[in-house]
Amino acid sequence: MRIFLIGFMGAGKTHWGKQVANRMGLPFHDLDELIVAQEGKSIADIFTDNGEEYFRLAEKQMLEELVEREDSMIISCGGGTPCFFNNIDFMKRYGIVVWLNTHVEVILQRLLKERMHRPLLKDIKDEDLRNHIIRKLNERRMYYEQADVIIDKEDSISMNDFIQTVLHA
Ligand SMILES: Nc1ncnc2c1ncn2[C@@H]1O[C@H](COP(=O)(O)OP(=O)(O)OP(=O)(O)O)[C@@H](O)[C@H]1O
Ligand SMILES: O=C(O)C1=C[C@@H](O)[C@@H](O)[C@H](O)C1
Ligand SMILES: [Mg+2]
Repeated sequence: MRIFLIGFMGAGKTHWGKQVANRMGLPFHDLDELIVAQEGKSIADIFTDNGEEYFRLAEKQMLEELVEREDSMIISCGGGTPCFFNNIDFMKRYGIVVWLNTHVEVILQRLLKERMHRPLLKDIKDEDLRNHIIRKLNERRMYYEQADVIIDKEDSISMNDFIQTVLHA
């Protein structure tokens, strides 16, 4: 079983992916972490040195490589993964896609604390961040909504409920 976690930056994809994989005894992969390891530099540096297009291509290739390599795993995607190329269709074809539909205010509080390594946010002022998240989320919603499973309120759901919701998809 392949489970793909998608959602906005700060939605909790990496946080949940690691824990759910551990509990279910499945291998865990984080697309952002794999790209950082492959390129030998941070996401922020990849964006600066090579540009976003390069990153999106690396992201798509890494996704395809993983799927070819393993048929049972949890993959935490980057925030933009389902929104480029045919990635969302690809993931739905090869596994269960789960959207962490985390509330904007929860995302905002998390991103205010740690957004420097997220290149798409580094130039946004604190006071503009809420509106920026709302705008970007609205642009991306059409991709996220195609998920097989939607988890609302990930900040208050238990691990068991999370896993049961995914398994009953
Ligand atoms: N359910 C949760 N409870 C408490 N803290 C959380 C929860 N989910 C995420 N966090 C914290 O919020 C921050 C952002 O979460 P995380 O890194 O998992 O987001 P992400 O969806 O992987 O974002 P990105 O798309 O930028 O990789 C982290 O510091 C993480 O520890
Ligand atoms: O939402 C996005 O487009 C991104 C989210 C992060 O996970 C990284 O993949 C990168 O910072 C881009
Ligand atoms: Mg992440």
